[in-house]
Amino acid sequence: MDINKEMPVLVDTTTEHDYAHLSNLLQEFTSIPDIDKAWLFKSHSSATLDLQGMFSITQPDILGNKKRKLIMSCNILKQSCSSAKFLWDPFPIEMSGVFIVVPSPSGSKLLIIRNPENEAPSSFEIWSSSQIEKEFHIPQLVHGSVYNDGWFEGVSWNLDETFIAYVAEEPSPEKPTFDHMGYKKGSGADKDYGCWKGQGDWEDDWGETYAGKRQPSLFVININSGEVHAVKGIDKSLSIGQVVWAPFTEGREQYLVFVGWSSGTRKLGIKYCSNRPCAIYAVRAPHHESEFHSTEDLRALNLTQTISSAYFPRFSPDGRFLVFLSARSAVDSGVHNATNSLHRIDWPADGKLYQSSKINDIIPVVMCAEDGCFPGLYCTTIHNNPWLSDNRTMIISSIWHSSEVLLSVNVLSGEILRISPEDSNSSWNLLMLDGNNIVGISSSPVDVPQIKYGMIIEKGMKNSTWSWSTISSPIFRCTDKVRSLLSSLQCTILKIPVKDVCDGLTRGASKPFEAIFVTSGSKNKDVLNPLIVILHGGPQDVSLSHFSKSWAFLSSAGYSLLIVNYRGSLGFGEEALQSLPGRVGSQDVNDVLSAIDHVINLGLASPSKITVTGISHGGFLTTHLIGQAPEKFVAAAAINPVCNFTLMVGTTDIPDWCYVEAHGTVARNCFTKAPSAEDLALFYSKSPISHSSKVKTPTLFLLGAKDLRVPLSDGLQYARALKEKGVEVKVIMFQNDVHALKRPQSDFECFLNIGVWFNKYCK
Ligand SMILES: CC(=O)N[C@@H](C)C(=O)N[C@@H](C)C(=O)O
Repeated sequence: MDINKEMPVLVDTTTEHDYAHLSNLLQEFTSIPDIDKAWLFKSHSSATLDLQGMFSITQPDILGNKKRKLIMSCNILKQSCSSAKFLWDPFPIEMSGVFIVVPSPSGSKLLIIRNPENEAPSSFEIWSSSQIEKEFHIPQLVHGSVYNDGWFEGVSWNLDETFIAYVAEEPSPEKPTFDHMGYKKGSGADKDYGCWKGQGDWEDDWGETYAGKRQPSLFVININSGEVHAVKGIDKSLSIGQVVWAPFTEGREQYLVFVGWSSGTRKLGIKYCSNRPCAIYAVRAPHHESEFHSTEDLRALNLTQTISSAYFPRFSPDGRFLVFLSARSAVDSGVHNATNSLHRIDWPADGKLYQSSKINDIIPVVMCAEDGCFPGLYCTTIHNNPWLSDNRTMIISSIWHSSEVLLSVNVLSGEILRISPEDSNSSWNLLMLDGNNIVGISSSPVDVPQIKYGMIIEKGMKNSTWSWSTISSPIFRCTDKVRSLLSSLQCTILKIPVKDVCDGLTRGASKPFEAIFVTSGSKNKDVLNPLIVILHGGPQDVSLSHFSKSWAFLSSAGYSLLIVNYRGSLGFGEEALQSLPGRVGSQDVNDVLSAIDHVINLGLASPSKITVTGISHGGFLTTHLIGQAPEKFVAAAAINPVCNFTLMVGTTDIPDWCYVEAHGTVARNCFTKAPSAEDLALFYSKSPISHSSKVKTPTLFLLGAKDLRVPLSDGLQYARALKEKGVEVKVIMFQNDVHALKRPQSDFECFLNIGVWFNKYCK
C-alpha cells in the first residue's frame, strides 16, 4: 500500500506550490534581528578616550519558537567632528535565559536577571569585566518573577552601586491546605505528604498579557549581602512600576521615585491602554542596610496629585529636574491612547519633598497643528538617559504623522526641534547618547534598519543643524536576495483629503489624513500589482513608515500595499484623534474607502484586485469593509478581529473600550453596569456582524485562543455566520497565542497564510 495516498490532503497542488514558494520568501525576512537596547561604556583599560558600545539584539528562532537574545559589542572611534567608526567584535554572544541586563552607573558592573520557570527562584548575577562576582537566588516566598514587560518594568542601581531597586510580582498569597481530616490549620509546605492545596481567592490581574501575574511591587536588593526587602510605606492597593533612585546628597534623605497605578474596584486591561490613571510617588529609601529595619513612618508621597496621569520619570543628570510624560488626555477623555504632554518638577535642592509638587508644563497637548508644524507628542517610551550635556535638553522619539522622528526638547524653555532629517519617509529611534552625539536607528518599509550617528554641526539660537552618518554594522546585513527585492520597491506617504467634512467637525478632523503606499511598480506598466489594504488596530494607534518584515514579505511577493492611517490615529493632533470615538464603523470605514479611491484615481491600483487585512480594530474595519462594500474586495484576512461589540463587552478585559468607541467618550463609565437593551442594540448596529449577510469576500481568520482583549468567540461567531451562508472561509487557530500573534511560529504561519490566501484570489 502507498501510505502517501492514505494521508489526509493538507492543501491542493497550487496552494502547496504557493506554500513552498512563499515560505521560502518569508524565511528570507524572518531571521533579520532587531536591536532592543544599547549602552555605552568608557574604556577602562586604554589611556585613550575610546568608547565601547554594547547592543542587545533579539532574533526569532522559528524552530525553537522563541526569541534568542544576543549581545554584540564594538569599539567606537571618533574620526572627526562629524563621524565615528564602530569596530565590531567578530561574533555576537548568546545570553541564554537572560531577561534583563542593566549596567551600573559607572559602567563597571553588569546586573543580569534570569527569571524562574515553574516557581523556581529568580537569579540576580553581578558581573565585573572579567567574571561573575556574585549570584543571588531570590525564592518565591520573597517575590515572584521580576517584571520585564516594558511598562511596569523598572530596575535601577543607586549611585554608589550598593543597592538595586526593582519591580517584581508580590509573593503568592497563602492557599488553604487540606489533608485526610479536611482543612488543616496553618500553612503547610507546598509538597507536604498527605496534604493538598486549594485554589484560594481569585485575584484580579491587568488583563491581556498579564494573565495570572501577581501585583507588581517594589523591592530593593543589597548587592553586597544579597538581602532583599519589600519597600515599606506604599499602599497595598497600588501596582508599582518604572522605579528610579532620586539624586542623593550625603546627609540628606534618599528617595525612590516610582509610578503607582491604583485600580479602584477592578483592574481593566492595561496593555495598549495608556488611559489608566497613574501618579509619580516618592518614598524614603534606606541608604544603609540598618535603615531597612527602621520603624519610622515612611509613607510614600504622591508628587503628581493634580494631574491624572504621570509616568516615565527621568531625572536630569545634575539632579535639578524630574521630567515625566503624561497621558492625561487619554485618562480624562476615556480613549485608550491620546496625545501626550511633558512636564517638569523642579527637584528641591534641600531634599525636602512635599505632597503635590508644583508641576510645570513643558509640552502641552496639541489640539490642531498648522500645516508642517509639530503635531503633538506621541511617545511609546522615553530613553533611560535621554539628556544632552547641558542638563536641560532631552532627546525623545515621537510619532509625527506616519513617521517616528527624533526631537530635541529644552525642558526649561519648552523649545522643540525636529532633529532627524525631514526629507525622507523613514522612521527614527533613539538607541543611546554619547555625550552630545546620538546613536539612533532609521528604517523605512523599503529599507532595513541602519545605525545612524548624529552630531550637532551648527548650534544656533533658534535652531541647530545635525549631521547624520550611517554606521556600517553586521547586525542588519541581509542576504543578496533581500537586498535585491527591497531595491525594487518604492515607498511614498500620501495625503488623503477628507470627503465627509460636515458641520460640527473640528478643524483638526477636517485636515487630510495619510496612507503609506509601497509598490514595486510591476514590470509591465499596463498591469498593476494587486493591492493589499493594511489597517492598524487601536484605533488610537498608527502604522509607522518603518521596516516591517511582514510588509516587506507581502510587497516582495508582488503586492502593492496601502497602509491607511485613518482619522483617529496617533500623530495627527488631538482633535483628529478625538473625532473617531462614537463614529467607528462609519468615519474610519469611509476614510479607508477614500484612500482606496485615491490610489485608484492616481492610477496606482486596479479596482478589480483589492484585498484587505488588519488586526483587532483593523480586523473590525476589515470585516466592516467586506460587509459595507461587498463588491470591492476579492479577499480578506482578519487577525483577532472585533466583529461584535455585543459579545465582546461581556468578555473582554477592556469593556470600557467598547462603550467609548461605539457610544462615544460620554459613555466611558457605563461599563460598570450590566449593559441595557438599548446599549446592546447600539453595540450591534455598530458592529461588523450587523452587515454579515451582505458579505461575499473569501475571508481568512487568524485567531489567538488565549486572547483576553478580543476573545476568540468574537471572530469565530462571525466566521461561522459567513460559512453558514456559503462564503469561503478559512480559520487558523493559534492555541497558545494571546492578542498579538507574535510568537515566532505563529507570526510566520499567520503571514504565510495571508500571502497564500491572497494569491489564491488575485493571481
Ligand atoms: C486598546 C485596544 O487594545 N484595542 C484593541 C481592540 C485593538 O485594536 N488593539 C490594537 C492595539 C492591536 O493592534 O491589537
